[in-house]
Amino acid sequence: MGRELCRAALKTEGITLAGGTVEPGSPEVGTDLGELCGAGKADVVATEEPTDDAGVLIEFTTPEATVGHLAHGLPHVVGTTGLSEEQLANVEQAAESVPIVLAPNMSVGVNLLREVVRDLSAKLEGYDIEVVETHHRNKKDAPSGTALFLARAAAEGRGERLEDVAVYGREGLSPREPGEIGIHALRGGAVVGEHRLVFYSEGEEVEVVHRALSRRTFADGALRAAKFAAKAKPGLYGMADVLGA
Ligand SMILES: NC(=O)C1=CN([C@@H]2O[C@H](COP(=O)(O)OP(=O)(O)OC[C@H]3O[C@@H](n4cnc5c(N)ncnc54)[C@H](OP(=O)(O)O)[C@@H]3O)[C@@H](O)[C@H]2O)C=CC1
Ligand SMILES: O=C(O)C1=N[C@H](C(=O)O)C[C@H](O)C1
Repeated sequence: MGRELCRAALKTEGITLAGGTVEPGSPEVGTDLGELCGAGKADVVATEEPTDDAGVLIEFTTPEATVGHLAHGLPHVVGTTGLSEEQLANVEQAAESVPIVLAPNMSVGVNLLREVVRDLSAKLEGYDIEVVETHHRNKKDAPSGTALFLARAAAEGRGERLEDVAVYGREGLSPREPGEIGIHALRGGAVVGEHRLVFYSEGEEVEVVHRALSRRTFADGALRAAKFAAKAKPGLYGMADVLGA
């Protein structure tokens, strides 16, 4: 995502690329970011820590790096997924003094789908809900942040907490309980990101699907969120705030 974001930032009006990080100790420290992302020389180099000269820090790294970068006190767009409860609490605390947009999926479509899912879940009373996500073989966290985001919307539609109804994967000899929300992760090849929610009754099956066709869609969403964060008051925001949805 770092490379995708660099390419998008270098081409987007109203955005200036101020810096970019690589993992500490990486051989890419000091490399020109434009050359690193295949866009030609940009005269900005990769560093181990974010520059404090930036107006906004956009984060697609690891949960540990994300929490570490909060110390810079910059307006922050966090796309990193797989954060623990404790790491999320760190983000919430930082948002008391700076604006932070936290979104497991920066695409317009997924964020609009959230409302559709909540509504369907409320109206398709008693239907069995299953969430299936598919990603490329290099994705580290499972299930995806987006699967959890959409599953949480489905639980909310029924007045439930996801923690109380989620079943991750299935194995063994227990039949499906009423009200469960099943969550399943597939990993393979170069799939950018697919999220499927299926609502089953005995007589019908209703499916909603989002397919990201390019990682550029996440980068464009993150830049839109950065423009929002640059002007926002301290607080924790989501993509719905950015999109005005
Ligand atoms: N919200 C959204 O829309 C999206 C979210 N994501 C999420 O973004 C995250 C990153 O995804 P992806 O780019 O595919 O993952 P990668 O593993 O390919 O990239 C992670 C990047 O973080 C850098 N990094 C790791 N540790 C540090 C550190 N301590 N300091 C600075 N930089 C560090 C790595 O640097 P190096 O290059 O040196 O290894 C690498 O460039 C994941 O959590 C993913 O789920 C992904 C797509 C969309
Ligand atoms: O790691 C990825 O690739 C993606 N991660 C995000 C997630 O965990 O939901 C968003 C997107 O699906 C791509």
